Amino acid sequence: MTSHKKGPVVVSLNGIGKVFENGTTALDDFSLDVREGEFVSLLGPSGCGKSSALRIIAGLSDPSTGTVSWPAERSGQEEHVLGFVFQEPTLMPWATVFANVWLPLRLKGVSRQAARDRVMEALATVGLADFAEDFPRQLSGGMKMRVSIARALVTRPKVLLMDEPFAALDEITRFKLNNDLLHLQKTFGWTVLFVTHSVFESVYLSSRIVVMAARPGRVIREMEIDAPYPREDSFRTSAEYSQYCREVSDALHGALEPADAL
Ligand SMILES: Nc1ncnc2c1ncn2[C@@H]1O[C@H](COP(=O)(O)OP(=O)(O)OP(=O)(O)O)[C@@H](O)[C@H]1O
Repeated sequence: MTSHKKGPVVVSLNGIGKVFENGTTALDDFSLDVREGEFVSLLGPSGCGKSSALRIIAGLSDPSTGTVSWPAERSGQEEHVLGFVFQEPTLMPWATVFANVWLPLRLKGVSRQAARDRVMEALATVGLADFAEDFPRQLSGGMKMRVSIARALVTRPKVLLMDEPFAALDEITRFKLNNDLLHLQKTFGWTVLFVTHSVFESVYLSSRIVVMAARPGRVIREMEIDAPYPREDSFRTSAEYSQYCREVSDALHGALEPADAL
């Protein structure tokens, strides 16, 4: 039995295949329903199609076969608003923190003045309200990633797609941002789809982990992480956490081929 409440399906992937022009099959028959409020991680070795799946959900890439549907939108309830956070913060170095976070609104034609409250709100959300007039070069790696998250938040998304957002950060910063992310998810009721290589990170954050294998990219196992939220640092040192990490690690190693271990 799971303690996590099951909401309605937000996005549904049905039989997704992705074959690139050079013949590489990035995804084969990938199906996944993500429900409102879930924190789902895609976990797998390099090349198993995690980024391809996220890009297809975001509409940045078309599937070769299969469909992506947004049931609530189809029933006319609401438009899905997506936020996308990449591994690199990809900030404009010549622009201030404020201008970087304003960008998505600016692209929609919202003036600096009209955007001001929302940009400052997004910066306050990630703890950077005092850094609005700084430039990216003046910030640490963790702060740059916070700016990148604020830029995704400024459009007030319901669904957040995150592609290894913390992979380049040191462990302490990563743990801190993991906690902040869970706190923000709870506050705003986001649905999160998160790509990671890390068993430990996926268990800490997720309500469900989708374990993938490569060549061709496919789902080999889905696991519910049935530990209650809020999760805090004490969860990291609990027996329950170690047990989940072991199970997920075993599933992942079952997915590795000899070539992945090189
Ligand atoms: N534009 C492209 N053209 C050709 N092949 C591609 C392209 N993009 C990705 N691939 C290939 O598709 C497969 C899946 O790539 P993808 O980036 O989705 O995997 P991933 O699991 O996110 O990997 P990583 O963890 O290393 O980022 C890989 O074999 C990759 O080399």
